[in-house]
Amino acid sequence: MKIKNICCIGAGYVGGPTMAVIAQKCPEINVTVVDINEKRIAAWNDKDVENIPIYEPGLSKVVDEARGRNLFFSADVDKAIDQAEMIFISVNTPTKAYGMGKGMAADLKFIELCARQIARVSTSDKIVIEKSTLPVRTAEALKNILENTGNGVNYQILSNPEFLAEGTAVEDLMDPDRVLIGGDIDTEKGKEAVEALVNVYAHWVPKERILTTNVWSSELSKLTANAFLAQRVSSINAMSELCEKTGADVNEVAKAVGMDSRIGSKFLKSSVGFGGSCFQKDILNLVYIAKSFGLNEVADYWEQVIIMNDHQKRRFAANIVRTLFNTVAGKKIGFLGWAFKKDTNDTRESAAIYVADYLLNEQAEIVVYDPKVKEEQINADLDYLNTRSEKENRQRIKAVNDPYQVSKEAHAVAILTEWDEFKELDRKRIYDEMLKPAFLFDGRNILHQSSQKAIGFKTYIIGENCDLL
Ligand SMILES: NC(=O)c1ccc[n+]([C@@H]2O[C@H](COP(=O)([O-])OP(=O)(O)OC[C@H]3O[C@@H](n4cnc5c(N)ncnc54)[C@H](O)[C@@H]3O)[C@@H](O)[C@H]2O)c1
Ligand SMILES: O=c1ccn([C@@H]2O[C@H](COP(=O)(O)OP(=O)(O)O[C@H]3O[C@H](CO)[C@@H](O)[C@H](O)[C@H]3O)[C@@H](O)[C@H]2O)c(=O)[nH]1
Repeated sequence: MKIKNICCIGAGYVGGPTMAVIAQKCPEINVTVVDINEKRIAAWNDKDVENIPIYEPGLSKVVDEARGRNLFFSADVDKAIDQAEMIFISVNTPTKAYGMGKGMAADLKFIELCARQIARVSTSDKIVIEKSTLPVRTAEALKNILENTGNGVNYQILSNPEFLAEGTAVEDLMDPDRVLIGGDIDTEKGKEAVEALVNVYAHWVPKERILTTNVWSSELSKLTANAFLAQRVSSINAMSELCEKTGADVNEVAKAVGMDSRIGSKFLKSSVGFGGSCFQKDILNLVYIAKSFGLNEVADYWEQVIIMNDHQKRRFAANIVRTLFNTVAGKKIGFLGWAFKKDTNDTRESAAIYVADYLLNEQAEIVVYDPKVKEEQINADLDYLNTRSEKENRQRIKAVNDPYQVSKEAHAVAILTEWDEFKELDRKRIYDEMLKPAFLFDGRNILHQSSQKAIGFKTYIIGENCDLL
């Protein structure tokens, strides 16, 4: 089957970059990305390609090449669905904030709305692809909705989870470790649909890296991959606390452990805690699924990854308070970084939000510099927690455009995101502008204890033994 028109529902961090790369690599296919958020669509269509709503290294170049040629962004969802032979569903699947499964299960209301819209609008056969991360067996529910419309349209449902990481999305999409496609490989129609999607990716991904499985394996593999990755971060973070007590250095431990080829060196960087829209949400979802099958030990095992992560964020914040003579009330604390990792403007579940919330409870005054995050977003992140009034949040936290403003008369500076530019800052200048003793808290392990000491800082680096503890 030759695909001529692709529609993607959801123009977010996944839908936007993924479709831009498909369009760039498959010039003969028209790719239309649709969203109900008209403001987001307008930003994707902004004349100045640097204003697209998502910051990812290399993305504006890809969009610039394909946009208007075979890549389109539109708010006319019905039209794009009707015209496409292949529809990706790439909408958000946040943790449920109400009702049964509140705080754990994935909220599938956006997915269901998409399925109902596809069922209502379609007049020709469609391949419907789960691009969003979904609980195992969601395809069954989609099938039920789509196949009960009685309008004679045939649907094939595939699972094609996305493994890109933010900050390296374009790189990951261009050169993925693997592309996973789950489909109904026991039927002719199912095989045809899988083949059609394989052919799209085969434009640039070597065939041996395109893995086909049954739908349930594909759905569950995505949750499993994220659980394993997050588990590594929690594992090294657990060791970071032990390192601080014993004189071991977490970087050295990570290196020594990672050189074992069975363990591998990636994802062993100790930090103030993992953030991002996926890890916590997907593990909670996994825990919920395990519990719903009565697998309590399995659920408890994975939940520990989240418990450890919450502990890591909290202990970083508590350590700041303890070190600053047990009070930060009225004290200026400078934050370098707010995004959940470098090279992205995404702040969802960023550790910085929780550290700030803790310090604001202690009545600190926080000043933030992040090269890609605006004050508006910082305010929205804190307001969302609902810990205090919006007015109080506005009074106590400010964003600045110059990293050196963060240190001006600050009692402490904390590094919350590992932006490369933070490594290049003039530390002597920062030190000179701070109140003394000048405390520096490195939550990303990017500094070296000895060189900070030489300047005069009192430094805490996560996972390193230091005189502040
Ligand atoms: N962000 C990542 O790095 C990443 C990576 C892999 C997988 N995922 C998964 O991909 C999915 C999407 O994540 P995201 O980060 O792109 O989310 P996002 O919030 O950035 O984007 C989702 C978009 O879907 C739109 N939307 C919701 N319902 C809609 C509807 N009925 N019709 C049209 N548009 C609708 C929203 O307006 C929003 O713009 C999630 O399931 C996530 O877990 C995310
Ligand atoms: O050694 C490490 C690696 C990561 N992190 C932190 O972990 C979080 C997540 O980082 P990363 O996984 O690089 O970014 P995401 O964009 O959240 O990507 C994850 O989540 C996506 C959404 O499901 C998946 O597609 C990706 O494969 C998976 O890596 C960030 O806060 C990082 O700072 C660490 O603290 N130490």
